[in-house]
Amino acid sequence: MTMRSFGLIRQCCNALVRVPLAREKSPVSLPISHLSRSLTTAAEALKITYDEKSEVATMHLCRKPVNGLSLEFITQISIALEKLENERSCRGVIISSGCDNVFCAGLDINEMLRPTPERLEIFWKTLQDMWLQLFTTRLMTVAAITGHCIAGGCLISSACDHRVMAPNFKIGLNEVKLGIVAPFWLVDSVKNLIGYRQTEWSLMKGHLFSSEDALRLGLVDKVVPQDQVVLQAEADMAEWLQVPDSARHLSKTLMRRDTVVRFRSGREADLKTFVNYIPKESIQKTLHSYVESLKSKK
Ligand SMILES: CCCCCCC/C=C/C(=O)SCCNC(=O)CCNC(=O)[C@H](O)C(C)(C)COP(=O)(O)OP(=O)(O)OC[C@H]1O[C@@H](n2cnc3c(N)ncnc32)[C@H](O)[C@@H]1OP(=O)(O)O
Repeated sequence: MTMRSFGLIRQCCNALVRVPLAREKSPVSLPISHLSRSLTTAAEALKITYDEKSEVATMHLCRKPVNGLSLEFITQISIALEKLENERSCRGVIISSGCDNVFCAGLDINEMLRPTPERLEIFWKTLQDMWLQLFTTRLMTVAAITGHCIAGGCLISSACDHRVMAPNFKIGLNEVKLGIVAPFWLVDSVKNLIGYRQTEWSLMKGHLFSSEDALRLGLVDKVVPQDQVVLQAEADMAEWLQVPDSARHLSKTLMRRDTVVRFRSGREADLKTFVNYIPKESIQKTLHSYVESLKSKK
């Protein structure tokens, strides 16, 4: 297999972090004191390899311990996606995880604890942009879900075109358990997969589906043993790439158009809701208790 690494990640090593507000807008700089905590350095958090023979890249999420989606990490993912989109030979991307038993535990909750208004706004805009990029990319996208896939993790997996999951893990939208509500565009992308009623009740309860239930409902497409997830994702990708790229992408665009139109017209209001809601004292208390409960379960 011919592998090539992309030299993508430089941003977070500098004293100032260049954070794009949106793909088409100029970046803004944040003071380093605003960086969130991480147990892996930015350079280690995202690894991209490219297999020239299959024309498929692998985006390996390695922000330990649980691939919490911090602003810097989301920015890295977004930059990587853009680079891959622009790499003409690249036809597909597999998103996998380097964290034991966790694909992605969702947003890094620290981003929402006592945030500055500036950072909170940039965080949400960057997340919106990253989701839109993934949801609409010309690349064929496959999520290799080797562990739990929760809330923001499900945002990544449900934006992909195909999902392979390991057994005995949890996947879904549990935001209500943190006293918050998933944004409409994330809800829509899950609803597109499992339908209205299953989305409604699971959203209201914060229910996480087992891998097996997720397969039955269509939230994932295959369940295979954990050590075969990536291999299966590669095999499925090869099968998908037998479909001509432009016809596949146009079909995806057609099917996802309503969700994208709704997103574009509602994204400003969604941003306002997020930045006004998160700093509320009652929400801060609930988020704080949730983080404490995660720590105390040990
Ligand atoms: C209008 C408002 C709109 C808001 C919309 C927001 C939309 C999206 C929201 C989200 O994504 S919120 C995040 C939701 N995620 C979760 O609830 C997952 C929480 N984590 C877990 O359930 C477990 O950690 C796990 C993923 C099942 C893994 O369990 P495991 O036993 O393997 O590890 P832990 O010991 O629990 O965790 C290790 C370490 O990591 C910390 N941590 C876990 N998840 C997060 C997280 N999402 N953000 C930040 N930190 C996280 C956990 O506290 C442990 O820390 P230490 O104790 O080691 O310091």
